[in-house]
Amino acid sequence: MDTARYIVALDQGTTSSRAIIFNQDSEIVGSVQREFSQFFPKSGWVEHNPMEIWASQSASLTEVLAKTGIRSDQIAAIGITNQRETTIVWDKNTGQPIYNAIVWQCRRTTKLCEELKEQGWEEYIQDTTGLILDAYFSGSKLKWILDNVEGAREKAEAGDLLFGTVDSWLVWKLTNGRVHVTDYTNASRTMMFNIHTLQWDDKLLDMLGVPKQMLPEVKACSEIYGQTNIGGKGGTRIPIAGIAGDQQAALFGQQCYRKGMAKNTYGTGCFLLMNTGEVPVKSTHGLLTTIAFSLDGKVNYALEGSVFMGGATIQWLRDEMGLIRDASDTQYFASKVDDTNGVYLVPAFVGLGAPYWDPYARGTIVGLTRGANRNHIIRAALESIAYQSRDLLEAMQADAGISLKQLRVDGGAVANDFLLQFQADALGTEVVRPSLIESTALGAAYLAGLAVGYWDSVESLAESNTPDRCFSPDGDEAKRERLYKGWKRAVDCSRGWYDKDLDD
Ligand SMILES: Nc1ncnc2c1ncn2[C@@H]1O[C@H](COP(=O)(O)OP(=O)(O)O)[C@@H](O)[C@H]1O
Ligand SMILES: O=P(O)(O)OC[C@H](O)CO
Repeated sequence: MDTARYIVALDQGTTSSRAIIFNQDSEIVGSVQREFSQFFPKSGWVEHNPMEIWASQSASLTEVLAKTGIRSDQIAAIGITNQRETTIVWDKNTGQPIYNAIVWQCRRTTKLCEELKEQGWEEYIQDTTGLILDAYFSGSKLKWILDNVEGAREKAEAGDLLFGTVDSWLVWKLTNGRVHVTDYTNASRTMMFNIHTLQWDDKLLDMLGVPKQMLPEVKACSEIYGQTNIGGKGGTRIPIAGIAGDQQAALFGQQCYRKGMAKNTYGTGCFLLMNTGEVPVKSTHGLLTTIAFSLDGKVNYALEGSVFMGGATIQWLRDEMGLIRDASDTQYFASKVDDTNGVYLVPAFVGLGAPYWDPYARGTIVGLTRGANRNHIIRAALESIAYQSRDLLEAMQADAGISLKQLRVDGGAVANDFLLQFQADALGTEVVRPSLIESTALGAAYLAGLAVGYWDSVESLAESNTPDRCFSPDGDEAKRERLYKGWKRAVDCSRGWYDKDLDD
């Protein structure tokens, strides 16, 4: 009988739920992915059904065990990583969500955030939470639910409702309603958490009208939070032993344990994170200060640049425009032309995140001439992902006062060689793709494995994820700067487009 033991990572992303099994050599031995529905009830609104999130996640877990033939008693621990900020409120008595999950991309609270800015909350929020006052984060989404779902506030005050980001929701479901927790990285994205004192911030809770009793207990990223019972009563109990937001988990999975190390993840959005060590660095260039991970009683911080539309731009080409059948087709079409023929696409579909933070920007295609064709637009979409990442890197280098020699990348879209070569050219920096691009899941697995002694220490994990390919820049600096200048002009065209008076 096979007595080998494994770690399972549950990676609950914006577009799919995955369950991935790792062995002690950090290799994937099985993986299952399930997509789930996206709801766009109004312009700029994005929702998920929390029950569908749970169903897709638990089904992927059951399926990966069945597919690999690995028994539940061979699983040493489960690590959870998740799309961050997405806000869920549920009734603790019935276990039913009272509203759909309001997704991180959702802009419904833009106007509320503008009002809070007018009331002078911006500085306090940045100093306390490390965040920009924006609809991206959970705080204003939670307030929206309490203000707009009938009876919600009364129930919350009576102690009947619980709030959680997706990690909390999954742990609560996995433990059958016994454990209501989150971790420091997810808490640091709520706009309600003081990243210096590591406590929920009473002043912000008061301002948002959030009863503290609905908030989860905040824990480190690597410890046993509870047990899940696979196979029902009398089944195997597996410890849930790691939690981190997906971007922080990717930083950990890319083994950026030391100050100054950075990675960029190309999934639905793009997220560039740099480990700044045990000291939080305040950004003056539109980046976020956030918790990178907490381990062995210590907290590491990161600077983060968040772009809302990365790979999702490619989904738009496929689903709304019908220009491609599969995301991977973009590499073929983009390579059929030498350049974009002067076309730029700014994917500000839900406004612009870092470093612009313009909720009123909207998607824009500029530079069209009679010769512009489908290939140019597809190429411009891929290039937009790289330009947005350059915007982030420039801000990061200015904030941290360093010049990055190499960028580690991961996420679904880095399968695209054209994108990574163009990224290297646009940055003038080496771009390194690891052999295992599921860094997010790997990070969650590491956190869980460290908590149960499956792996001894961070040092024992060092450099287990070796490079697959290194993309070197073409060295044509004049071209790089000319193209980037065009991008900046295109961004200017996209800004401030949405008519504020039409906002709800
Ligand atoms: N070959 C490819 N070229 C460009 N984009 C891709 C490619 N493959 C996948 N993508 C994009 O990557 C995203 C999926 O990456 P993933 O890391 O799974 O995202 P998430 O965790 O946000 O759900 C999708 O938005 C998809 O359009
Ligand atoms: O689902 P992803 O991988 O695009 O990540 C979403 C981020 O966590 C949002 O902040």
